[in-house]
Amino acid sequence: MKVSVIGATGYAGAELLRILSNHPEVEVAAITSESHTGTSIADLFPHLAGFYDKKLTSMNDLNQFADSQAVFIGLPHGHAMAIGRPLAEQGIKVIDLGADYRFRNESIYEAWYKVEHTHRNSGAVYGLTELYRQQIKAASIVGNAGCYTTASILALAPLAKAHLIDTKNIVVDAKSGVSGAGRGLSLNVHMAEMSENLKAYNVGGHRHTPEIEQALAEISGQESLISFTPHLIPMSRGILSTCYATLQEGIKPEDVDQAFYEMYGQEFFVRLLGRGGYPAVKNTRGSNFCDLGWHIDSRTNRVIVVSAIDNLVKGAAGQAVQNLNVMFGFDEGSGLKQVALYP
Ligand SMILES: NC(=O)C1=CN([C@@H]2O[C@H](COP(=O)(O)OP(=O)(O)OC[C@H]3O[C@@H](n4cnc5c(N)ncnc54)[C@H](OP(=O)(O)O)[C@@H]3O)[C@@H](O)[C@H]2O)C=CC1
Ligand SMILES: CC(=O)N[C@@H](CCC(=O)OP(=O)(O)O)C(=O)O
Repeated sequence: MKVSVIGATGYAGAELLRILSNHPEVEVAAITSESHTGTSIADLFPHLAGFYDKKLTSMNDLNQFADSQAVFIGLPHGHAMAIGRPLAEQGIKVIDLGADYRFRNESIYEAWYKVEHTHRNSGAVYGLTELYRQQIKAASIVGNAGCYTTASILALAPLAKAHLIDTKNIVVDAKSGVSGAGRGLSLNVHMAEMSENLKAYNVGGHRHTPEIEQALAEISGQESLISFTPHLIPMSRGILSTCYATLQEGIKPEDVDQAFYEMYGQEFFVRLLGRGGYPAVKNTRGSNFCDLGWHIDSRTNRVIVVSAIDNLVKGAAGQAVQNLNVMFGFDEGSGLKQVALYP
């Protein structure tokens, strides 16, 4: 089956190419870039040499996608809708790695992203595989879940679903490697700014807040309100998300354990380190795994869940391929069953 990658020169696009090089069912057709059209992808990304000798093309030539059954879009938010619509109208399945298709209510997207939504009522399905698998099977457009959001929603979903926590009083403290900010240059990610540093940003207003709230509200059937604080940490990949929630009256530690094992006991890509477990980003680096460990603080009656993923794999390109596998009926782990890079 042929697939194409729009925005192949970004970190997420290049990671898709790395993963797809190992996918037994997929051949990569077009790969696009607007600023490097005509350049060989292996010249831009030497780590892909020997696997791809393709030249980058402009995404504006829609004919080049005609023989692709699916197209991945790895563009900054606000740019996927204009190309997503004509692709979907041609019957091509779309998996957008950005935020344009993540919200059921486009007005929430517009309020948080300050961008007009030009492809309303597209029928897009939220692409967090473990929670939306049945809908993803039948989807024409998937709005792949975000990176911080994947780590945080997977951590909190079992508790929300089993009604063990107050969904209006959740705190998420998350740290990301700098590849989460994309390949573009910015002062924030300069070596001298970032080395031996750790800093919070967008406190009280990060755009992943409504995405986490949307998923938790859908899963619990109750309103969800979270305080989400992201941090930049000097590593290239990885997210560690520490999530705090207040337990409802009378909930026992065993109830919490049961909620996690019920939801993820059969999931290959969610590894349960159990009560007292300590996930670490090094154990997920380069892999599609999300590792979860939970702790009960009986003094405060809080449950604290720690979650680790690789932002570029389970948080972006890996989950996008997992969703492709679900949409096309391939083994869900096709192309994805790599052990993490350790140490
Ligand atoms: N990095 C991460 O950890 C994650 C990223 N994502 C999402 O994936 C998407 C891509 O992110 P990432 O790869 O990090 O970003 P990068 O900044 O690394 O890459 C952006 C890509 O978009 C292209 N691009 C940039 N501006 C435009 C434009 N105005 N018109 C058309 N193409 C443009 C660039 O291509 P060129 O300049 O060559 O034309 C490049 O291929 C984003 O929506 C991001 O939110 C999701 C989860 C995690
Ligand atoms: C470290 C960093 O800057 N991270 C990005 C989020 C990563 C990303 O690209 O966002 P999506 O997952 O929504 O696509 C940010 O804070 O905006």
